[in-house]
Amino acid sequence: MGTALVYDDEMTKYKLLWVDPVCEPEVPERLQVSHQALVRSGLAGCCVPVPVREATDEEILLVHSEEYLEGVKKTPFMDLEDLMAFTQQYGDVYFHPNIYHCAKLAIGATLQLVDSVMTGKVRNGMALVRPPGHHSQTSQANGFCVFNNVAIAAQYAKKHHRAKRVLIVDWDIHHGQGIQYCFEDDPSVLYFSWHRYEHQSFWPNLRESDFDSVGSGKGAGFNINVPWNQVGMGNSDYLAVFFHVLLPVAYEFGPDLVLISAGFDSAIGDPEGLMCATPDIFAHLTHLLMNLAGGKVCAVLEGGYNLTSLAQSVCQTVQTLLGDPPPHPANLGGPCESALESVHSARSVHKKYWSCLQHAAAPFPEEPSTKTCRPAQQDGSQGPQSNGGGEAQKEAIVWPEPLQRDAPSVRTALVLPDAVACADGCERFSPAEGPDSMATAGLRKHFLKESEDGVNVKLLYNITALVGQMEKNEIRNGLALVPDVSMATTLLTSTSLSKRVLVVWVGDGLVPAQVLEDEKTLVVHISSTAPHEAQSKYYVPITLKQGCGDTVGLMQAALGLLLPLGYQYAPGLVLLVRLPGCRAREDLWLQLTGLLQGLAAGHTLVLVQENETASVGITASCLLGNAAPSLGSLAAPGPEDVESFERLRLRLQTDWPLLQTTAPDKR
Ligand SMILES: CC(O)(O)NCCCCN
Ligand SMILES: [Zn+2]
Repeated sequence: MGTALVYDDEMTKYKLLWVDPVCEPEVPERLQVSHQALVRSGLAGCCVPVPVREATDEEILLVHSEEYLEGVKKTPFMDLEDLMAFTQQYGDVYFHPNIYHCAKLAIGATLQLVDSVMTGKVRNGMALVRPPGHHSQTSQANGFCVFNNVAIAAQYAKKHHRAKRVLIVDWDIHHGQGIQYCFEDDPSVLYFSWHRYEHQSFWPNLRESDFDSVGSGKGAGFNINVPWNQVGMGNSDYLAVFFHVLLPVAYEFGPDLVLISAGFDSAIGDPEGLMCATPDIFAHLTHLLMNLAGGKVCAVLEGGYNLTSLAQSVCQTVQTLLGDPPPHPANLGGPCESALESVHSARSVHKKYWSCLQHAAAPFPEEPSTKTCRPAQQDGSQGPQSNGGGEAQKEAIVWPEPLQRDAPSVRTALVLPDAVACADGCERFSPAEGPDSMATAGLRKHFLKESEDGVNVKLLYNITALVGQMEKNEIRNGLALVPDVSMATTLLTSTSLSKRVLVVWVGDGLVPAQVLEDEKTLVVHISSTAPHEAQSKYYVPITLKQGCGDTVGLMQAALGLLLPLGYQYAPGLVLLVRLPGCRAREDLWLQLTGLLQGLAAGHTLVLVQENETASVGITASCLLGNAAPSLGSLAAPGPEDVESFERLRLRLQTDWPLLQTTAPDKR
C-alpha cells in the first residue's frame, strides 16, 4: 500500500498584505519549497497523488461556530481596510481575500487524506497545507490559523469512518490550544503536544499549556502537554519524550487512527522554535508512530518557518512514510535536565490515568532547574558573535544536510530450509557461490560437530553471507530459520563487520558466553528469569514474571527500555532472536520487528528456530514494511515487572542516559 501526498499550489495564493512583524514568517514560499523539495528528491513521484477539495460548511461546523464561519465568508469581498479591521479581533493571524478559499482547501486536503487512509486506498500520507490549523478555535482565528484542519479531521474520522480512538501527535513547537480546547473532555481523542513554553513566557502564554492540563471530566488523562521550559532542545530530548511519555500511553490507548499536527518549527534553524533537533529526527519520530493504528498515519503540515529545515524535515517525514530505511540516529547524548523535568512532570501528572505510568516517580515540588541545557546554537553552529558594534550579531545557524537514505535493491531476503516455502514479496537468499573449502573448514571447526551434514554448513554460510550483504547495504533485512539460534547468533556476532551489533534475545535460554563477551555487542535479554549475573552495561536482562507471553509487559519494556538503549547504542546491525519455546504473541512479535527497523538503517535479521515455520509469513510481511497489526488497548503491566524495569533503569541510566525519566537531582 502506498503513501498519499495531498497538495495544490492554490494554497500558496494568499499572503500578508500589510506590515505585521508577528505574521511575517508565514509566507507562501513555505509550501512551495516543501513541495519542490519532494519533487526534486523524487519522493513526490513515489507518492500516490490525491487531489484537494474544498471543505463543506458542514465539515467546518464540526468544530467552528456558525457566526465565525459567516464572518470568515465575508472576507473575500473585503477591501484592505476591512480585512485589517476583521483581523484586529484575532491574535497573531492575518486575513486575505483568498485565505478563506485556501483555508477550505486546507481542510479538504486533510479530509481527502483521512479518506484515502481510512478506506485503505493508501497506508499513510501527508497533506501539505496552509493556512495551518492547530491554534484556531470554535469562534476565532489565531496563530496564522483560520480553521482547525486536524481537529476537524478527528471529528470527521469519528463521524464518517467510525474511528473509535484517534491519537493526535502535535510536534509543532507551539501549543495547539485550539485542538486541546476542542477535545478537552473527549476520551475518544488523545491529544499530545510538546511546545516551547519557558514557564508561560512564550506565545501563546497560556497557563493551560502547562503539563498539569490533563483534560477534564471524561477526558481527564486524554490531553498530554510537554512544555519545553528552555530553548535548544535536541534529538535526545525529543526521543526521550517519545519513549517515556507519548509511546507508552499511545500503545495503551490503542488508536485506530494517528493524526500528526506536523509543524516543523521544532526543527533547528527555526526562528520561532530556537530548538536544535535536526531534520532527520522527524524520520525517527514518524517511524515510531507507524506501527500504531495498523499504520494508519496522516501527517498534516502546521508550522515551520526556516525554509531550509522545513523542506528537509518534510522530506525526512515523507521518505519514512514511504517505507525507506531510516537514517542512522545522529550521535545521541542524553536528554538535558530541563527536558527530564518536563518528562517527569508529564509522567507524574498522568500516572493516575495511565497504567503504563502507574509506577512513575511521584511529583516533586516545582523548582525548575536554572541550569541551561545548552545555548540555542548548541548543535555546533556559531553562537551569536559580537561584531564590535556591541550588539550580538545573529550568526546563521548551520547544520549538516541529512544523509541520503538509499533503499537497497533487495528489501527482505529469507534463509530457509529447502522444504519451507518462501513468503511472497521476499527473496530466498542464495549467494552466488557456495562456501569454499576454507569457509567450510572454518565453520566445521568452530561451529559444527564433525558429524554435521553439508546442509548446515551451507545454511550457516548463507546467513553470514546475508549479513555481509546487509552490511554492504545490498539487502535491507532478512529472516533465517536455523537449526540452532544460539549457534547462529554466536557465528553472526563473531563474523559481523559492524562495529556494534544489538542482539535482542527473546525467550528463556542462556545467551552464549561468546556473545556476552564480545565487546561489540549489546545484548538485551527479555525472558521470565534473569539467568546471568547482570553486571556489564552491555548485558541488559529484562525479566517478565509471566514470561514473553505477557504482551503488555513486553511492549512497555520495548518502549521504555529496549528502544532507548537501541537508539543510544546506534548499532550497525540488529539481530532479533526468537528462542525455542518463546511464547511472545504474534502481534507483539510483529510490533518488535517493526519498531526495531528504526535502527541500523533497517538492517534487522530475525533468527527463528527452524521448526517455527508459522511465523515466517507474518514476520516477512513486517520486514517488507507492512505495519504490524494494532495491539488494541493495553491493560496494566504487572507491578513487579515495572518495579524490575525501574531497578534496571536506575542501574543503567548513567551509562545509557536516554533511559532517564527524571532529572538527576530529583531522584
Ligand atoms: C502554526 C504555528 O503553530 O506555527 N503558528 C505559530 C504562530 C506564532 C504566533 N506568534
Ligand atoms: Zn508552530
